[in-house]
Amino acid sequence: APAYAVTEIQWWHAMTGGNNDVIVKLANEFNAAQGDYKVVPTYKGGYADTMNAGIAAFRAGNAPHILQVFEVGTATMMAATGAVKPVYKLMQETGEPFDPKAYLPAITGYYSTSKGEMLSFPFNSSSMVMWVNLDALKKADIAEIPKTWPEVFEDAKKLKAAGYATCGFSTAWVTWANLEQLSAWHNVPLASKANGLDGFDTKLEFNGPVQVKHLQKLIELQKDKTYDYSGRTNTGEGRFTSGECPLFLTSSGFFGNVKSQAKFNWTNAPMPYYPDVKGAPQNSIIGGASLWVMGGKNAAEYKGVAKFLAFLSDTDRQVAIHKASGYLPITKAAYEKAKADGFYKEQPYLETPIKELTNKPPTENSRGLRLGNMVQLRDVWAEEIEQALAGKKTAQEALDAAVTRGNTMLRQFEKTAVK
Ligand SMILES: O=P(O)(O)OC[C@H](O)CO
Repeated sequence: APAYAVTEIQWWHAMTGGNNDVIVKLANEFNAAQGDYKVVPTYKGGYADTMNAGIAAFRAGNAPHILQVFEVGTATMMAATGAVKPVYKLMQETGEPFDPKAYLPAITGYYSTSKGEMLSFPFNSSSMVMWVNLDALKKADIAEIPKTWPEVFEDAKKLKAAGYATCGFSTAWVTWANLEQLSAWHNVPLASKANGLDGFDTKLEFNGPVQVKHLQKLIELQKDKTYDYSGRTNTGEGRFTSGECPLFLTSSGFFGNVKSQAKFNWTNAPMPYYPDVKGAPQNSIIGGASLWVMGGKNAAEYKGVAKFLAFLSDTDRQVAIHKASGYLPITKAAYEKAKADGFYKEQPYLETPIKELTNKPPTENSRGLRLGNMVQLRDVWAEEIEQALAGKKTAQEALDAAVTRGNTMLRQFEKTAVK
């Protein structure tokens, strides 16, 4: 028997399908490469469930070491002082190799303090793209992939007529697509104070003309299923791979499932935009998740966690994760390597999210977002959108209500947040 015990590192995550395979493979590789630490990944449900499970476990004194939290949980985790161990501190204390400048700033900016201290480790960053069923376009006699929203609406009608009767186009993550990304992509604010990045005293502002016009259009097209609603999270994504919805906006990280499940020719393209909005398209914002290291663990455990994060940052490993999952390379070196290998010439769809993110230098409206209680906010916004799509409210009424209700929740967060 070994003279020492293996230190277990619990890693709670929200990945299914192809992305779950990536997680399991990473843990296996790390465990095989050394004998002191064992990373044990556990699936804890969708992003919101995983985050809630992690926070509840911390309160009960049995938090995992590593918790995967989606980007919109960032403000909540930041405010949870004590519950988390900031990554920059972990790396300092354990002395593991760590160069914050090695990572792509568009990604780390999201997970860092204003002083540039990295709080969580960017693991699976994505952006939203439009997945396209090329066989369906052919069947409907559509020569080019639509670039603008008016083109999408028109093509979706043709697709419907060509047999895609229950869904011309759709999106996963209803608020991510139709409020958060839409606003950044059109350079209009989601909320004041750079969408909350410059302070928790932010007010929601997404009931402006661009967002209202877009929702009004969805309400109209929902009536005959030229557009058909696909839910608040990513559970509706299978409607693309099954062939039901030929145009489908969701994460670039959907790639692993598209690749293994879609039985038709496919690609992806940038999110559509409204050509009459000045400056559009601007740039997209990131999605996906980062790894938070939880508080209250011992030195040996933290050493293992730090070694694992260093392991994940390795250039070749980053390139491999990117190629397998469609999530972004998180280091500059990995992105350069993928480019130099000629990888994007073969698989241009994996560069779409990077091109969107870097389409133009970000503005106050497109750097990202950081809103307290965001998980609950998304539910309230989605509830209002669902009412509008059901014909119970106009687009303006629904978005006004989403803003008013959301602002009350933001004030609540400001009062209770530790700092
Ligand atoms: O599907 P993901 O992992 O890219 O995440 C999408 C959204 O950003 C979740 O908030």
